Amino acid sequence: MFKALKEKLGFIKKKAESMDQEFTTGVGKKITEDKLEDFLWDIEVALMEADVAVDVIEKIKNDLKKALVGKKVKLRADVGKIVEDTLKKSIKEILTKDFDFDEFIRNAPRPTVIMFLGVNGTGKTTVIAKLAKYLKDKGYSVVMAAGDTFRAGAIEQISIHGDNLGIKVIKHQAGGDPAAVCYDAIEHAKAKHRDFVLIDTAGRMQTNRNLMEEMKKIKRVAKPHLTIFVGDALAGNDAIEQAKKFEEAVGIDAVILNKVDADAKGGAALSIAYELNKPIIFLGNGQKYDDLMIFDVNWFLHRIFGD
Ligand SMILES: Nc1nc2c(ncn2[C@@H]2O[C@H](COP(=O)(O)OP(=O)(O)OP(=O)(O)O)[C@@H](O)[C@H]2O)c(=O)[nH]1
Repeated sequence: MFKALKEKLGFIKKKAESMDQEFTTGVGKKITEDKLEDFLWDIEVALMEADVAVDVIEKIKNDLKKALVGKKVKLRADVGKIVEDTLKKSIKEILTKDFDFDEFIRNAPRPTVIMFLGVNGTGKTTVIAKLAKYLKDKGYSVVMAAGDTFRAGAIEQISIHGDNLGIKVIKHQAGGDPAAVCYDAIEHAKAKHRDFVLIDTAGRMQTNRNLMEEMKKIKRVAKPHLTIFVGDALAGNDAIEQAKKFEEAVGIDAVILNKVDADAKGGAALSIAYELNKPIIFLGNGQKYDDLMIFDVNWFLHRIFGD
């Protein structure tokens, strides 16, 4: 998980430690901007190789420039320490958002409606099943709405998850109106006093305008309390472009980054959080129902800095 990002950050730190003399032409001298140029270029290449988006790299480079230029180097390895602390601070800033999912589920009105968006194959349906189990394990009652009526297989897939987990799935026939499915699911939840309605949606390519119209209609009808974009960590910058399209057309409150178990690069988490300015609330890390982790910034920092 996040292997390349960890390696590249380690590389940047080592490079900084080995170069503090070069930056300054001597202990006690100030670091100048022109001396940093090659180092910043190395950082850019390293982070790009870890799938970090260009805007994020710019922010990190600017933060490093601010922290380093004009600094007097007193000891060897000072620069390494400043660079590591600055990297940690930048990354923490990018990922820290004021949203606590567990607090949300405790306090939201019932039935709480959560809508899931994302293109085909990112793992939306699997994530919904995992989250349904997460909620059920906490003692909440859950209904799932088979809102992907476009793909017949999707209705069957969510029904199988429902059977496995003992959770009611509200469904219509393939080709039906997804907004009507959601309406029925919410009415069912109200009548039976269920706590949560989780809405699956279709994911044909985001450039398909009808898909966005369909999502808007579901949103109008279901009035979700939370709209979650499910992104595939393996999709790299494509995941960001997809998320932006959904954000523009429908609006997103939070992100679940999926398939991080298969993501050797790791930049996607940073890129998606920065570009969308939305909280990442969970990571999907496998195909089993329990392979869902609450996203914790300090855990992530520990993971990528290895301390
Ligand atoms: N490695 C890995 N694979 C996953 C994870 N989550 C889902 N998958 C797999 O990804 C594939 C797609 O998952 P689905 O849940 O069908 O994706 P979807 O976005 O609902 O796709 P559509 O139903 O086509 O819209 C399946 O083979 C899942 O088993 C994960 O966290 N890690």
